[in-house]
Amino acid sequence: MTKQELFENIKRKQSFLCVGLDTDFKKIPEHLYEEEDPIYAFNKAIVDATARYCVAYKPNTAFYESLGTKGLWALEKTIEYIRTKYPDQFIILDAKRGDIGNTSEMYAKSAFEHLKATAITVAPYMGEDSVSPFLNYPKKWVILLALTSNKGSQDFQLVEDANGEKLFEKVLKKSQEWGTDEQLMYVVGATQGSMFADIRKHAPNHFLLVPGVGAQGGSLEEVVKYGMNKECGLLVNSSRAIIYADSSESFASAASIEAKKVQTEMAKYLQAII
Ligand SMILES: O=C(O)c1cc(=O)[nH]c(=O)n1[C@@H]1O[C@H](COP(=O)(O)O)[C@@H](O)[C@H]1O
Repeated sequence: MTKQELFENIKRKQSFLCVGLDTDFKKIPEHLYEEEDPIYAFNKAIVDATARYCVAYKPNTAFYESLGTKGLWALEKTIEYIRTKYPDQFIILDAKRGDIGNTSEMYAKSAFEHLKATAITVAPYMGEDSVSPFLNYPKKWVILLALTSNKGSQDFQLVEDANGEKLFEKVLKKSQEWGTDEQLMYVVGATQGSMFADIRKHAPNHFLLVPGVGAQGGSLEEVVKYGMNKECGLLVNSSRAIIYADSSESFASAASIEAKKVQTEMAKYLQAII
């Protein structure tokens, strides 16, 4: 998907919501255990209930890998279902990959050729040759970790060098030598508040993937205030607060209500730019 296509979808749906498919077998409603593939059945119902309110889905691979081959099969089927039934959705494989070049090539092949995701999250720590294999796919995206939502983001990402430059700022600057804003996005946690203004100093035009609203308590209003640009430039993810809104047989309609709530707030913010 191109950046322009993504922005068109955001305008048409009045939403920049990404629904996180962090599907935990222990948290899905018990009645689904009777299904042949409970994880897939859960995801399918969540996707059907939320697709009209979001522009992206983000399955986090950890939840699927933890179940072995059954989980991986559910992940493949989920991505295939979204691709065929909702082809306008931007599908982010949240795998946080990155390794020496020939290994990254295999990770890229798995994400883009086999699973056919639109984007993958990548850790920048191993540098250019660990990231560039993911950038060889037209219309596919690399989402580099810049300033994450967790407490540990202070351990390395906020550390300053002798000139007062923080590590996440170096990541933003250096990585722009590797790819354009048509193929690179950055992860910035919603919990980082006014730090979005610093991010925008270094990456004014890039899309940002913003996890951390909902269960982690980040503020959508602050993210928009400091992070939105003229093409929106934001994909805001919420996982648990939407997909586990209810654990009864009405789980899907509860997820739909939660997604709609976030979308309604987003539509209000989008008025400023469209
Ligand atoms: O890369 C990510 O998506 C990510 C980066 C980050 O800084 N913080 C973060 O929470 N995430 C992911 O975003 C999702 C957040 O889920 P909820 O807290 O349930 O909305 C999880 O899949 C996390 O792995």
